[in-house]
Order: sequence, then C-alpha cells, then structure tokens
Amino acid sequence: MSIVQQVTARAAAKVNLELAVGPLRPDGYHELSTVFQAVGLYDDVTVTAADEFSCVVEGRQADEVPLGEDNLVVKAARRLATLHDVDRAVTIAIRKDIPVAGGMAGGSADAAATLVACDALWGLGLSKEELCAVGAELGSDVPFSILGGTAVGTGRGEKLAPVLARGTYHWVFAFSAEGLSTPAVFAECDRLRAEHHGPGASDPELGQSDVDLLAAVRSGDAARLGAALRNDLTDAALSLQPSLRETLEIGHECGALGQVVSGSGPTIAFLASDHEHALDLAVALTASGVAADARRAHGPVAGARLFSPARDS
Ligand SMILES: C[C@](O)(CO)[C@H](O)COP(=O)(O)OP(=O)(O)OC[C@H]1O[C@@H](n2ccc(N)nc2=O)[C@H](O)[C@@H]1O
Ligand SMILES: Nc1ncnc2c1ncn2[C@@H]1O[C@H](COP(=O)(O)OP(=O)(O)OP(=O)(O)O)[C@@H](O)[C@H]1O
Repeated sequence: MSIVQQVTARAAAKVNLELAVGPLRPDGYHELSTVFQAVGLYDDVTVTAADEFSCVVEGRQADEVPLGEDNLVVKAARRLATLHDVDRAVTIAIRKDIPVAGGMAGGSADAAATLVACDALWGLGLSKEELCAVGAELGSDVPFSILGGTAVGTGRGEKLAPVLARGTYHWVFAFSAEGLSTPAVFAECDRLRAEHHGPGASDPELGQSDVDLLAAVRSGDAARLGAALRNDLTDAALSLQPSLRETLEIGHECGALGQVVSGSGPTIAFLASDHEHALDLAVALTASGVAADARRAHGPVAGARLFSPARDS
C-alpha cells in the first residue's frame, strides 16, 4: 500500500455583503454581525510530508507574504498536528491569486486549505465543525473559509449560520495597489466613532443582520441585494485610503447594482446584473486607472476542499 505524501486543497476569497461593527470587547476584538459570501477567486495550497514545517509562496503578490512561522499556514498545520498528536511535519506550497491584505480573507483561505489538506494527508477524518473550531483559533475569517457558500457570522465573525442563497451573483473586484491592515482599519473605525460621538459615548448596538439583505439573498434578486450592501468599516477604509472614493464613484457611474468595501478593504466589490455587465464594469474600472486591477468572480462558491490540479483545473 502506498502512503500519500502530497495533498492539494483550494480555498476561495470572501466578500462581506453586510458588516455591522459593534463594540470593542475586552479581548481586543469587535463584536460583529456580518453576512459572508465565498466568491470564485482561489488560492491553492499543497502540503507535502517533510522533516520540518515550512512554506513557499508563488503567484500574485507572493513577495508580500511572510514565510516561516509568521505565515498563517504554518500556524495552522502546527496547531492541527499538536491537537491530534501528529508527529509529522509538512512543507506547504501556496499558489496565491487572492489579493494580499485586500479584505478578501486571503491568509484565512490559505489556513483553511491547509487544515483541509493536512486532515487528508494525516488521515484524521475530522468533520467541518471540528476543522472550523481549529480555524477559529487562527483567525476570525478562517471558519467561514472552511464553510463557504453564504453565511451569517456573529461573535468576532467565527460563529456561523449558513444562509440559503438562490442564484449566482456576478461580482467585479477592484484591487488597490496598496493593502490595508485589518487591525489598523478597526482602530480607525474606533477613532472616527470617538471623534463623532465624543469620549464616553455609548457603544453602537448590533441588530439582526439586515432583514432586507437576507431576503434579497434568499430570493436571488441581484438589484435588491445591490441596494442592501453595507459595511460599517467603509469610513475607516476611506479615511486610510482616500482614493477609494473615486473607485466607488466610477463603479456607481458605470451602473453597478451596488458597491461595498470588502471586509476591512481596500478591495471594492461591485455587483453586476449579468456576465456582460460584469465584463463592462471590469473594463471601465481598469481603463479609469484608479484601480490597480479589476477581476470578475461569481458567488456563492464552496468552502475549502480537496483539489486535484491535474483533474479539476
Ligand atoms: C474584517 C473581517 O475580514 C470581516 O470578515 C474580519 O473581521 C477580519 O478577520 P481576520 O482577518 O481573520 O482577523 P483576525 O486575524 O481574527 O484579527 C486581526 C485583528 O483585527 C481586529 N479585529 C478582527 C476581528 C474582529 N471581529 N474585531 C477586530 O477588532 C483585531 O484588532 C484583531 O487583532
Ligand atoms: N498565507 C498568507 N497569505 C497572505 N498574508 C498572510 C499569510 N499569512 C500571513 N499573512 C500576513 O497577514 C496579513 C493579512 O493578509 P491577508 O491577505 O489575509 O489580509 P486580508 O485578506 O485583508 O484579511 P481579512 O480579509 O481576513 O481581514 C498580510 O499582510 C501578511 O503579513
């Protein structure tokens, strides 16, 4: 019997259709109410049996990704091995297509794919729920990267409830030349709130995820979803990267059904009415020169899963 030495998994980027930011908690995280959707931009992660944990990165912005212990994939593999008494290591090769520090959960997708691949390589047979529990220790977005589809996230974003979504949405993502740090955007959100409301003002309350947004997702009505997109981190992202305002305006002028900063930014997500409209929007955004790149992707798509580069691409 041959022993499997190498496994590849693929994980998708995400966009937050709604991101309501509540109060800062004592542990340094903000209480969130969010609706995630997984979209078809992918990183592939290949784990190979090795004597020591390590990682290599190729593809989009590979030189901006840390190697070794600072990379989330090494933390993910080590944590899974420790929790399950696995006395083996892996070298992890990441093929990046998701923008780095783009607000699309790129590092989280890589961590999710690593957990799925190591689970298979080491024959652990863990359920999605068990993998999500390990993922939550690594980052707030990792459980959703494992689950995929469309889901409501609460807590710091790690508590998930799947949402039935009808139809396929056509997205265009405008990438920025510079990334944004997630903690810096949350800190700027707190600063702006304190400035507007004064010190000692009561913290914002979180309501139910917007009823209209969830109804739109369930009905598959893209125009209705476009009108309901919302992100409480928008002002903070625009404050740190003012040129994003122009990107938002261009998409709006080109008839996007809606636009929203993706997560903590700086990527901006535009919703198109169909495939052709998405093509037109992507061309207009690229031609305008305000975005470093514009890419089309549809959603929702699946969460992290095993992938055979030869068979599935
Ligand atoms: C903006 C989102 O992408 C929306 O889905 C996520 O909230 C961010 O998730 P993430 O990148 O996985 O973030 P984590 O690695 O868990 O946290 C990084 C940092 O972001 C801030 N953070 C993150 C999540 C959260 N609910 N509140 C926070 O204030 C904290 O400063 C934290 O130290
Ligand atoms: N595998 C990885 N891929 C990308 N960045 C990583 C990875 N591991 C660690 N990092 C570090 O994490 C930082 C955030 O990267 P990431 O691409 O996950 O941001 P993001 O997509 O904005 O995250 P989120 O949307 O979850 O807030 C990077 O600047 C980098 O220093």
